[in-house]
Amino acid sequence: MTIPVACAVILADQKVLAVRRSKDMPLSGYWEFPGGKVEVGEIPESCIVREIGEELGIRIRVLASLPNNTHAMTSGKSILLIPFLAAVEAGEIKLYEHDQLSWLGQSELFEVNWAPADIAVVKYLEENWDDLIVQFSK
Ligand SMILES: Nc1nc2c([nH]c(=O)n2[C@@H]2O[C@H](COP(=O)(O)OP(=O)(O)OP(=O)(O)O)[C@@H](O)[C@H]2O)c(=O)[nH]1
Repeated sequence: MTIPVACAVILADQKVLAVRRSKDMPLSGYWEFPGGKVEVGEIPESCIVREIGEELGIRIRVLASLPNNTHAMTSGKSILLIPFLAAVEAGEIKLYEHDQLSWLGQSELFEVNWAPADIAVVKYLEENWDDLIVQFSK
């Protein structure tokens, strides 16, 4: 079974937002891009706007879609991670589900312990930083 999960690489001041999964979440202690499962009948773009509203209390604007990454979990399930580059449109970030946040620049990307499915996305960001983060920050 493959579970589609949309996540947001939220950028501000040439940094990206990482959040840490809290004690009562599966994969607790791992860092991830905020987001969640795409519901039946929902498109990933709507899912990510909804999830970020629920998890961080902000409205985001989707800027671009990034390459998807399929990751096999030990349970036999696979996660299809669907990342979007996004900017904050309105509101102040508040953590409703996660217990920590960190804004990471290019050289800080690997300072946190990423959920395994996110590593390919983080590598893609690192390799394409100037084309993505610097360009979209202008
Ligand atoms: N949101 C998010 N989930 C990720 C990422 N990487 C990753 O492996 N996952 C996994 O994908 C699944 C998404 O679950 P979630 O708990 O965030 O989604 P949700 O809000 O829809 O959960 P729910 O089932 O409680 O409604 C989890 O198994 C989570 O560990 C990521 O970068 N962002």
